[in-house]
Amino acid sequence: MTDAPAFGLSDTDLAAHNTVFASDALKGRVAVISGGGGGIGRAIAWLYARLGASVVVTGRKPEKIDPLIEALRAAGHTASGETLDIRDRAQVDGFWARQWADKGGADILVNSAGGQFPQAAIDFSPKGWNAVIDTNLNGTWNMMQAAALKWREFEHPGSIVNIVVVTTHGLYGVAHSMAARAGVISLSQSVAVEWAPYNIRTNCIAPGAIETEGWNVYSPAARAAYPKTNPMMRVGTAWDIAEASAFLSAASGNFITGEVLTVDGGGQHWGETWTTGKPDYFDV
Ligand SMILES: CCCCC/C=C/C(=O)SCCNC(=O)CCNC(=O)[C@H](O)C(C)(C)COP(=O)(O)OP(=O)(O)OC[C@H]1O[C@@H](n2cnc3c(N)ncnc32)[C@H](O)[C@@H]1OP(=O)(O)O
Ligand SMILES: NC(=O)C1=CN([C@@H]2O[C@H](COP(=O)(O)OP(=O)(O)OC[C@H]3O[C@@H](n4cnc5c(N)ncnc54)[C@H](OP(=O)(O)O)[C@@H]3O)[C@@H](O)[C@H]2O)C=CC1
Repeated sequence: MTDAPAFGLSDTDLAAHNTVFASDALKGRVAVISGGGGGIGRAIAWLYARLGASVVVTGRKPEKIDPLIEALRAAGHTASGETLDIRDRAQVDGFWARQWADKGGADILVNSAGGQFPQAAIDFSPKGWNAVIDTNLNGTWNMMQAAALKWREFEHPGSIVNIVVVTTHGLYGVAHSMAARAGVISLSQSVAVEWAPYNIRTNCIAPGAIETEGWNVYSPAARAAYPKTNPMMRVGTAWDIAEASAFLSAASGNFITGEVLTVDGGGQHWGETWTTGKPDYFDV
């Protein structure tokens, strides 16, 4: 069991956390969760499995995925894992081909794979910029299009949830990621229309500060400021995002597409967030 992470909820927490959803809300559905070994993806995997879904967890590092699959199965859930780099289109296509040829297809895709490093934009190297754009924009698109092609081919309905970032106000120090996530939001809104005839829904969730192991890339000073990035004056949990995602993936979301559900404690209406620490210039 991947217990006691430095930040966020453990498998033990996620196996028992209260949920507002009925235990059969996702019964019989197959859900693919990219980045499912990370903090938010893992919470989504646990919640969806507990609601009756068969979950397929993907990510680059087997050491993050394997213990999760073991823990889910030990709790009586149906789960499998695959190593998959979302930036590699051939890998992505191969994964979706196998999923439909041998593993019963899929009903739901949640794209939780993503991330960035904090750095002043003026100092981005071409390689660093490309790594973040390739992961968050191209990688998400690879998964979206590959899933949709299968849903169209098999005339099967599908639902996509993309985990992005709040882009309606400043999140400074991660401009590369903001550019990529704004792209994903716009893309999701466009294909929500184009793919409606195929019965494919596409939505985004924009989390605020959610305590997960992904926070390791931020300095203690930056992390200490995160509770003050919203008027509720606290950070959220991966479970908050998992329940929002279940709302969009389950029948509760049947008439929702092209939406961005912001789960940030009101942070988008509040102020500014610096992932690199606030420069003295702005401290007036
Ligand atoms: C109020 C809200 C606050 C919170 C906001 C958001 C929070 C989160 O999103 S937390 C959870 C997200 N999780 C992560 O961000 C995970 C950590 N990040 C990454 O894994 C990477 O940043 C990645 C997403 C870009 C991964 O790509 P990958 O290609 O695997 O990355 P490399 O490590 O090989 O680096 C490639 C290239 O990128 C530049 N670079 C990477 N890290 C840094 C850094 N810390 N500082 C400066 N530049 C960096 C660099 O150019 C790397 O190339 P090399 O120099 O040759 O290594
Ligand atoms: N936590 C927060 O405060 C916030 C998070 N978000 C976003 O939510 C999403 C999930 O974040 P969170 O769970 O906190 O972060 P984590 O870092 O815990 O999880 C992200 C996961 O993405 C996977 N991943 C990264 N790159 C790739 C890739 N190329 N191919 C496949 N998988 C990849 C990683 O797995 P592996 O290393 O195995 O590849 C990792 O487990 C991210 O997009 C994040 O930026 C947005 C706003 C706030």
